[in-house]
Amino acid sequence: MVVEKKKKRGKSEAADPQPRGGGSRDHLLCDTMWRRRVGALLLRPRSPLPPPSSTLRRHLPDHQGSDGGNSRKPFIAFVLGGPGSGKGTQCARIASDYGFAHLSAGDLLRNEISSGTEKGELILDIIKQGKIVPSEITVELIRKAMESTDAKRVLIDGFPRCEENRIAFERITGTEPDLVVFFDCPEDEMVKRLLGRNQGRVDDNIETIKKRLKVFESLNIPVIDYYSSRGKVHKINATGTEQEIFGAVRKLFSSLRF
Ligand SMILES: Nc1ncnc2c1ncn2[C@@H]1O[C@H](COP(=O)(O)OP(=O)(O)O)[C@@H](O)[C@H]1O
Ligand SMILES: Nc1ccn([C@H]2C[C@H](O)[C@@H](COP(=O)(O)OP(=O)(O)O)O2)c(=O)n1
Ligand SMILES: [Mg+2]
Repeated sequence: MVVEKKKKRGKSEAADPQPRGGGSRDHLLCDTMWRRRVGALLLRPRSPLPPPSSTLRRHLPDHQGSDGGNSRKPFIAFVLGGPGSGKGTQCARIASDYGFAHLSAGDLLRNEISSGTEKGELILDIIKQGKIVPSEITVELIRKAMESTDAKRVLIDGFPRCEENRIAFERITGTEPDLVVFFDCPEDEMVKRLLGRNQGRVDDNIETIKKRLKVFESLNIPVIDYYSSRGKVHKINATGTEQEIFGAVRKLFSSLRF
């Protein structure tokens, strides 16, 4: 299924995950520019990737294992949608009804902020500006979270946010999602929900919300288009009550063979 692009989105912009242009489009930058700006932190020599641990080996594609199938990779669903589209709300319900582990990229990043490290300060600064955290940081957090769960079904909520996220995930974990769920919601509804979220988040203010919506259009839609072209995207209309939306979610998840 190919995801229809909204009329107002220019074709060339959607196809260009790394928009070119001057400083006025600074809010659209993905992690490449940030890596330059925070070089001291990110350019520390990285140790070569270790061989996959036995847990991570479960995530390698087509790995059958030698223990009667127990080491097979889990079923992975990426859950995407604009800010405020209801990803977190629906993921909580899916996790509880279908036995998925719920890994929220945003929550993992916010936990890192709470730890008060230098990396946490960098993440906070980026999130306040509505931008995307460098992929090395986010993928590493997700990889660790995946390693520490034994769940056979995993929801990865709010990731990948841009092509660099996607490519880094595939490179580091050696796997791809089995399914991509896209919660499709009009912007005015997302803004209304975010302004009413009331969770004390530093990015739930109108200035940051506007930037996040632009980042979503420019950097996240190309990821959805990529997975659409590979037949992995299931689009769900994210308007209506939580219960109505979960009705559509249930239809999808009940039809899956894990
Ligand atoms: N269908 C819905 N109708 C109205 N409000 C909703 C709906 N789904 C979620 N919300 C509320 O909207 C806000 C954003 O939802 P959330 O699940 O955090 O979205 P996301 O994770 O995509 O940003 C929350 O306050 C949530 O309670
Ligand atoms: N893959 C990700 C996920 C989130 N982030 C950052 C940037 C996002 O605006 C914030 C908040 O993400 P989160 O998924 O919690 O936000 P929403 O649920 O869409 O409102 O975290 C990121 O940089 N990379
Ligand atoms: Mg969320």
